Amino acid sequence: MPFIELSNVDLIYGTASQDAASQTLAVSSATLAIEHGEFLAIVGPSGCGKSTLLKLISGLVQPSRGTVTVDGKKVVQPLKTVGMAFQNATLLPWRNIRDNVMLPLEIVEPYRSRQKIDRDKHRQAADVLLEKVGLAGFGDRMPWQLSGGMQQRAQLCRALIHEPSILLLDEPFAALDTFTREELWAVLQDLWSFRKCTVILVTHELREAVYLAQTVHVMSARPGRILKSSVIDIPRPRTLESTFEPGFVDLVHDLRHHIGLGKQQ
Ligand SMILES: Nc1ncnc2c1ncn2[C@@H]1O[C@H](COP(=O)(O)OP(=O)(O)OP(=O)(O)O)[C@@H](O)[C@H]1O
Repeated sequence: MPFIELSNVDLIYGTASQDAASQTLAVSSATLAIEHGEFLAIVGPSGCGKSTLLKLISGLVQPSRGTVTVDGKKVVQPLKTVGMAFQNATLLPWRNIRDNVMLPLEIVEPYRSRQKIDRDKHRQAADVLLEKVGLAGFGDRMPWQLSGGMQQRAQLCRALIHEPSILLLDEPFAALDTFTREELWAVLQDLWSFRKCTVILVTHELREAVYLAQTVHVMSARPGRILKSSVIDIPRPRTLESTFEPGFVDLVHDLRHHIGLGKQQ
């Protein structure tokens, strides 16, 4: 049985009491099977329902039709086993980087009840992650003392500190310049091979999707359906050099072609 499964999922925003014109069918008949530890990317035109798919998997919204299951259980409320990172790092400006990373441990059980007893252990776990993303020695700095790329690295640590089984990434690098963004692809690839959680990445950057994912799913224009799923069999670890190889470029072109087809439908 897949770890995460979406079966014929529709999501309509707006309440049933509203007239049809005020409702939005964001996702239509989405069917997806995701294995434990898989890294997948979701691409598609703007507004096609990519973020909505993440909200459905995390339990932030419930399907209007069909079912979402995680680890064999139907998702009926927000899951605690999820870590999330978005386009803006949203670090708390009054906390240093280490304390920002440790924030989920103050909220999510069983860490929350043990935070006083395990304080040193939690600090150590935060420092291990910070080192992993190239921020060793920056734990005591304040967010404003770090560049945008460094803040995004810290955000990835915060998303992983409570050892979630699912990491949801919604355009996490979109606000960064190309060079910083490409550096962070390598950081994320390393983090994934270190933690082996299931990662779902929403991105507009097709090179990013092909560099990072094992499978890339293309969604159609709204209402979003899964149009095509491409297995990316480029060997790992992938490097920036891989992105210039003909096989890589062909995969990117093929994805772009299918997004174009999806827009026309
Ligand atoms: N809370 C909401 N209430 C009503 N409509 C919404 C809500 N959230 C999203 N939508 C609509 O649902 C559709 C899908 O939105 P979603 O954010 O999932 O798309 P997306 O593919 O992630 O977009 P983008 O690529 O631009 O970030 C859009 O038409 C959007 O306007």
